[in-house]
Amino acid sequence: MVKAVVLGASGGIGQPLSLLLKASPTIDELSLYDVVNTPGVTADLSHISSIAKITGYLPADDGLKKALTGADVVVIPAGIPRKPGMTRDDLFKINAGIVRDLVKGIAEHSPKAFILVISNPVNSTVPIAAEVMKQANVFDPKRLFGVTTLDVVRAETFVQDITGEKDPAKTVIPVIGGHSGETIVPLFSLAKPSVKIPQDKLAPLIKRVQFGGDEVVKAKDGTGSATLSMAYAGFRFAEKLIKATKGEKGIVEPTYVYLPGVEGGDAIAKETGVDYFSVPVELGPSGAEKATNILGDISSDEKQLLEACKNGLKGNIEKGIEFVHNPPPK
Ligand SMILES: NC(=O)c1ccc[n+]([C@@H]2O[C@H](COP(=O)([O-])OP(=O)(O)OC[C@H]3O[C@@H](n4cnc5c(N)ncnc54)[C@H](O)[C@@H]3O)[C@@H](O)[C@H]2O)c1
Ligand SMILES: O=C(O)C[C@H](O)C(=O)O
Repeated sequence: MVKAVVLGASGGIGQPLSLLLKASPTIDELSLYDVVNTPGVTADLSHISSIAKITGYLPADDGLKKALTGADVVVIPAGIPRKPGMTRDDLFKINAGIVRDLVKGIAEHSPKAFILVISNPVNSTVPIAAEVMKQANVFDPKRLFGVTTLDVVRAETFVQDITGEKDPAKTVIPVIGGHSGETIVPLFSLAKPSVKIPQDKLAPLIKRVQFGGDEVVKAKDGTGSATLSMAYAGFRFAEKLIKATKGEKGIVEPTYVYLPGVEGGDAIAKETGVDYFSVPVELGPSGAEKATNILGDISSDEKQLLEACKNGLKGNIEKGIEFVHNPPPK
């Protein structure tokens, strides 16, 4: 039996993500939570003739507790999205507190659940989640994931313009680092099967993956950021994790984890100088079972990208940790 929970289920990501989860045969029970509109979203999805039994809650009457009790997987897309001209870090002021409070609920009501953080800025919200779980003495680094799958999905899609490959998802491209601008490091040199990218097309391609989010924010013109592609990406990661926890072997996905708590992660943390980093992680019954160190295999150009990434990430991580220990006055 697998119970999945979506926190922020009525939003732009939350609704299509909940739809995909409701339709997935890997899920037996789905619980939706949001501060608004969950009754309507739940009633609508409840008419779909799939396996998952669905419930939905608002904050009243212990809604968060009811949604989380018995959860195996909790996905968090709660929080505000960007508008043109904003960075993901500009969302910190509001989203940091939202993620902190929701994770406090997880620590209390479903401390063993796998936690998948989508809310931005992911580079900081994942350290926030970790610190909250640590304070409650229930932190298991193998069970906490920053969802960076959209960067992988974009790399697969955008490279197709160059390779002409019919099915973009057949090309596996590791994307490492964090989830914002220059902290996103796509490694086209390690694509499998290998891809031939003309030198003049490589830099624009990398930039497009790093700033793909801006493209959508601009096109949506003040009404939000990526929601549908994110729901696809979030579902893809959640479903792979669920399959791995059910015993399927060989599932490896890039995800932003607390490296010192994952096998193989210490060496990567030493090499990068940061404790939180997205790398291809082998998923299994206990969650993040092994971090793969591919840093030794990357090209010299990619090493330069990595330097910019590390510098950006450090500040984002520290900001998240600091927020939990010294919260700003209300
Ligand atoms: N990780 C990624 O790759 C990625 C991709 C796209 C968007 N995002 C981020 O995901 C977040 C959500 O984006 P969106 O477009 O769905 O926004 P949205 O505004 O459409 O939806 C957010 C939802 O969160 C709900 N919410 C707010 N506070 C809450 C709380 N305390 N408890 C429960 N629910 C709460 C809102 O009511 C709303 O329904 C943003 O922070 C965005 O930047 C991340
Ligand atoms: O760009 C954003 O703000 C949303 C998301 O992080 C994305 O990459 O699309």
